[in-house]
Amino acid sequence: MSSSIVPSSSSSLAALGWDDSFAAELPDGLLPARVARVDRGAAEVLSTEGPLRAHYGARVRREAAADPVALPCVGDWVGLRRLAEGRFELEALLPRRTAFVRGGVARVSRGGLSGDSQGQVLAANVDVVFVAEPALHATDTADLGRIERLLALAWESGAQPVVLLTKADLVRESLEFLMREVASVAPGVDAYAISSITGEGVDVVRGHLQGARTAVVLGASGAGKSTLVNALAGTEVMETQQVRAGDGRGRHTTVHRELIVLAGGGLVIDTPGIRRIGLYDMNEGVDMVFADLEEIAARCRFGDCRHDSEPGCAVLAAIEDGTLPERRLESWNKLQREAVWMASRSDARLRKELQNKWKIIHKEMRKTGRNRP
Ligand SMILES: Nc1nc2c(ncn2[C@@H]2O[C@H](COP(=O)(O)OP(=O)(O)OP(=O)(O)O)[C@@H](O)[C@H]2O)c(=O)[nH]1
Ligand SMILES: [Zn+2]
Repeated sequence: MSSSIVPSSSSSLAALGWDDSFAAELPDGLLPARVARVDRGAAEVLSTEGPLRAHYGARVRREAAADPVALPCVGDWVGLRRLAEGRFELEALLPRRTAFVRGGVARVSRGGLSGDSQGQVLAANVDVVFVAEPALHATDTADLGRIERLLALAWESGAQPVVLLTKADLVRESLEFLMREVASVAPGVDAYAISSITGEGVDVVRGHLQGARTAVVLGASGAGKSTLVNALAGTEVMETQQVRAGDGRGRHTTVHRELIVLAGGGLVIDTPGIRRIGLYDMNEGVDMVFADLEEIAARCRFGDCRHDSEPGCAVLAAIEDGTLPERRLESWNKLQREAVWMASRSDARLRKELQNKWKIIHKEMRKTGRNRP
């Protein structure tokens, strides 16, 4: 760790998730800080000196121009250089432990990020991914297919997934049945029924954040993500979400912090990008993310071209002439295989269990004529 850090500050850094292995990556003379929010060319960070605003240094700008994955994002640990007049420059981006990447199948390897260089990192250094799916929503019980898709995204990030069946207060007898179903699609993954309204299970969630772990909550709109984060945060944190960010010239702006430090320990990353992850399903996601490749593929001679060895394949031609990185086609193939596999799994299970499920839903709905989520 840099010698500029006074010992009494290390505890507050630890509360942000800082540890020895991050410290080992920090270049000498730089101040460690964690990115709470980014905007064009600068980051709001949390450090032992409180919230700061730091502009990207030349090296960070150069590397990000070559590969957008090298752009700082919320959750990143960075090294700051102190400039004159109390200003700070973001000089080093420390290797990421985990990363949520949009626009490619990027995996985290021991040496940091590897994989698709076209990606955009949505969140970094997430330890726990809470996959939130309501026990009961307006027209149906928990969507097991969605849980599977979100689990796939969680595993992809490198973080540890935990399934939360939210709004458990809305179901009674069928809870046990639902939890068995959830367990069947989430082998080896902890799964809990929780209610942010009654508080049931919220302590278990809190337990997963001990040791200043960083979490994201994935789930569809209305899954209860905000309510859960508020329950975890308590009232105090609503104030601390407002960062007083100074740019060193006496101008101050109040910004919404996307890295939330919870009063009871642990952190939650909540950004619009992370929220949207739960919205589209995997097939749509593949199309959206590979729009450029689809455009090229539209020029293939055969409509059902597999871009393997077909004559007149525009995709292979684009790889040949260097306009399309080969890695991008590999990622595309991989994601399509995953999507097909998941769809087939969901369909098979759905056919088998739909009948049983609807029996239970109807029974439940007759019984509970109360508030719908
Ligand atoms: N009964 C019950 N309702 C809940 C619970 N948690 C959340 N809700 C309700 O569900 C609705 C949606 O909750 P939110 O927390 O806003 O959901 P969200 O996932 O943040 O939704 P987006 O902001 O659209 O992504 C709200 O009306 C909540 O009051 C719960 O544990 N039990
Ligand atoms: Zn082709």
